[in-house]
Amino acid sequence: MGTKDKMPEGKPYVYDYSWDQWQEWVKENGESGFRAGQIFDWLYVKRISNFDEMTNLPKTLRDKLREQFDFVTLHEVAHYRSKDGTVKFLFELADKNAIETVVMKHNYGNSICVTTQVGCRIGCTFCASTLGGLKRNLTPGEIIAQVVKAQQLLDETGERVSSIVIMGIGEPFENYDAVMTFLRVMIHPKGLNIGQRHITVSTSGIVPNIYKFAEEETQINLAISIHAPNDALRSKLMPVNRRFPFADLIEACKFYVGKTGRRITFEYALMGGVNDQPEHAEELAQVLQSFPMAHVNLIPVNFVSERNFVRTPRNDIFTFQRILEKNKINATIRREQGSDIAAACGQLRAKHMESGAR
Ligand SMILES: C[S@@+](CC[C@H](N)C(=O)[O-])C[C@H]1O[C@@H](n2cnc3c(N)ncnc32)[C@H](O)[C@@H]1O
Ligand code: SF4
Repeated sequence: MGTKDKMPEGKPYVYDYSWDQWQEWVKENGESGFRAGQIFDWLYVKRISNFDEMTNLPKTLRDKLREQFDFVTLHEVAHYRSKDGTVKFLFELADKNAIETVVMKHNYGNSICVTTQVGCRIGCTFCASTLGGLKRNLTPGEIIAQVVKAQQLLDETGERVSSIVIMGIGEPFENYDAVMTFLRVMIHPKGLNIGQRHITVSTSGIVPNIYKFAEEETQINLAISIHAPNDALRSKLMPVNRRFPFADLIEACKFYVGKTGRRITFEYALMGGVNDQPEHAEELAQVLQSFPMAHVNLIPVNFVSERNFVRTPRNDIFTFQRILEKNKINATIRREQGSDIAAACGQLRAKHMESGAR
């Protein structure tokens, strides 16, 4: 099952398996089918953290589980709480690699931003997540554990994780199978049962997997980190554009919209004097004319000390937005959350690595 090989060592995690994989596992191990449902219930409804708590399973079955699986240990190195209620966690995995998870409070509920890889190999010039390159993919269980952990913390106050964004460290479409297993568990009625329309996966534009995702028949939202209105500028900001050129990306997006009937969110981080001029807005509006339902999310670039991009002045952000709207492109300016706790993705891990950690 394609994920064991990515484990630092030995056993898979209990969260690595989807509903279907648990059904198979109980069959292969000579157990009745309903045991799979009981295991899922302990993991995702009762959210226990060791095998002994699975009290309605026979001891022989618990021993079998213990022999073959581990629980994910997310060791909390630090957490930072922002004035607006955002909490950013720095977790250490079993192999000491560090990842970030963010829980944001909105008036409609709690949203969680998850990490999918230890680092990233895409190399976007404005992003802190890619500074040390890619160490390894996360397993599905390591992604799931971030949500379960957040939900365990929210359980204390009777709250729920109501939405998920895959916008933490890493490129989800470069760890596609693990991300799909993660998503299947999140939306499963007997799993965490999170509404599909409340989940967003964001990609820098791994074109073949945009086509693949379009065929998955889910209601999960897709966001594309576009950040430039043309091929030349995008290649400067995002080296992935040389692998999958702008025109191919736009083609893939059109296919996705045609196939799914769903709208795409285009993320556009505004970098002072780089991609934030009125002519960039006009050009972007032209490119997006063929997406009648397109939505542009304008993000004031987060400061990253290793990068020298500066923020677009407030008035220029509004001008950019007005130009898009004049061209009938729906555009919002992203509310900044947790900016006082270095919420820009990858910054905490980057600082942690500077101190000699992984
Ligand atoms: C960290 S990425 C993870 C998901 C995926 N790799 C991607 O690029 O879409 C999530 C979003 O954060 C944006 N981002 C990265 N660095 C940023 C920065 N310094 N300021 C603002 N947004 C940033 C990315 O472009 C992307 O839209
Ligand atoms: S923006 Fe996304 S794809 Fe680009 S380096 Fe950061 S995490 Fe990787």
